[in-house]
Amino acid sequence: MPVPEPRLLAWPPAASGLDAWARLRHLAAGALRTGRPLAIWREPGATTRLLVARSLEATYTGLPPALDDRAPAGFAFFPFRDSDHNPALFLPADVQYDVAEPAALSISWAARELVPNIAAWLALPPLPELAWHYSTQPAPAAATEAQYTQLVRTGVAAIEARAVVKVVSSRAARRLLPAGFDPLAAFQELSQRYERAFVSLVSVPGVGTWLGASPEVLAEVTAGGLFHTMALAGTQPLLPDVRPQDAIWRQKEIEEQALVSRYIVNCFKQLRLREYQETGPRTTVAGQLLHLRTDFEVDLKNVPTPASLGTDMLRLLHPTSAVGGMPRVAALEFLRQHEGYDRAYYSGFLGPVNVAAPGVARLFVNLRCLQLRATEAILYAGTGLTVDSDPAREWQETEYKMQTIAAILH
Ligand SMILES: C=C(O[C@@H]1C=C(C(=O)O)C=C[C@H]1O)C(=O)O
Repeated sequence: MPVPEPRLLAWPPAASGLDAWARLRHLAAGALRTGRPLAIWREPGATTRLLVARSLEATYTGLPPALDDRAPAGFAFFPFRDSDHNPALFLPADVQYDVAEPAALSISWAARELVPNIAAWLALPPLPELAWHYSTQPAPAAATEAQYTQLVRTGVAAIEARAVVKVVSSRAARRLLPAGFDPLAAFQELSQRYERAFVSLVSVPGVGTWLGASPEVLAEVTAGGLFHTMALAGTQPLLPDVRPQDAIWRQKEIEEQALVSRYIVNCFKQLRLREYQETGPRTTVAGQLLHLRTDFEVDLKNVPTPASLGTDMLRLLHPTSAVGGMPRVAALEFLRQHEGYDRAYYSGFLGPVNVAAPGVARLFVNLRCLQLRATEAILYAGTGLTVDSDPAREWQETEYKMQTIAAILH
């Protein structure tokens, strides 16, 4: 059955003096005040969009999203591990707004009964403060350098004992929020600082508010009928006098990244897919860091089941060995036993599905992110371990990674 067209809702006269960003703020305020989930994001090379879900209940899916042109339109917000504490969410695209087209809002058929309600919040005077949703879970334990060193040593020992080939250990850190911190202004600053990142701000009642600038595509289906994913791993700081293409990589990083590529190729093999294009590894810039990256592209015209490839790949890929490890099950079990905190939505994935157009999806790994609490931010970062890992370097690498997002806490 065809999905009925969304309807357009004009802004009330009270909003006529608001510019495109003030309208976005006004919409966010209304969604937050009425207890609704929202997502604001800026894809690389695109404009900022906002989506509001009609209700919290409508966002609980329990499943990874389907990536095909007939699947519902919305924003996926998926945890590292699906659990009662960190449920898999999909925010249906009930109210949509694009700062590049500030004249109108688009309201989905499923939310048509809300139109009078939405029209009423739009007519209210703009609020100075936004009431962001906070998680009801306790804040995660923040590892000290000594504790993280121990985790890295345990990881290296597990690799030496051949329990795992690679494992990506991570940690959380807590920072007090600066006075007057404004997540929407921080979102705008991130968008300006990191043009090539996927910048996002997601707020869901009970689940919390997450802000991030991710460099890593998990699964993408383009308007031109291509499936794309990438193997991103290996990290070094971007130095002022070195061009990225001149960066030198140690064997440790080359191997670490090759394992992620191999993991992706194995996913293709499981789907009996042989025709794909592999480009790289090449050095890529992410904020103040360099990574090694290989891109994989599949032309959906050459695939026997093009409609399900994106969905099938997504289910095989997450969590990739760039955030979990290899073999997957053993690495995840290692992390469950030793990591000592709840990653929640860090190293999960997020992004729009069928929002720009039917059949177009862009999902990113939730990295370089923070979770917002009433008075503090929780930062997250991880590092891929191999036999050659040195705890002090791995700690330093998590510091660098956290700096990408910590840069806006001023
Ligand atoms: C785990 C993170 O990053 C991942 C791990 C990397 C590495 O081990 O070098 C590099 C890029 C990401 O795939 C993170 O940013 O927290």
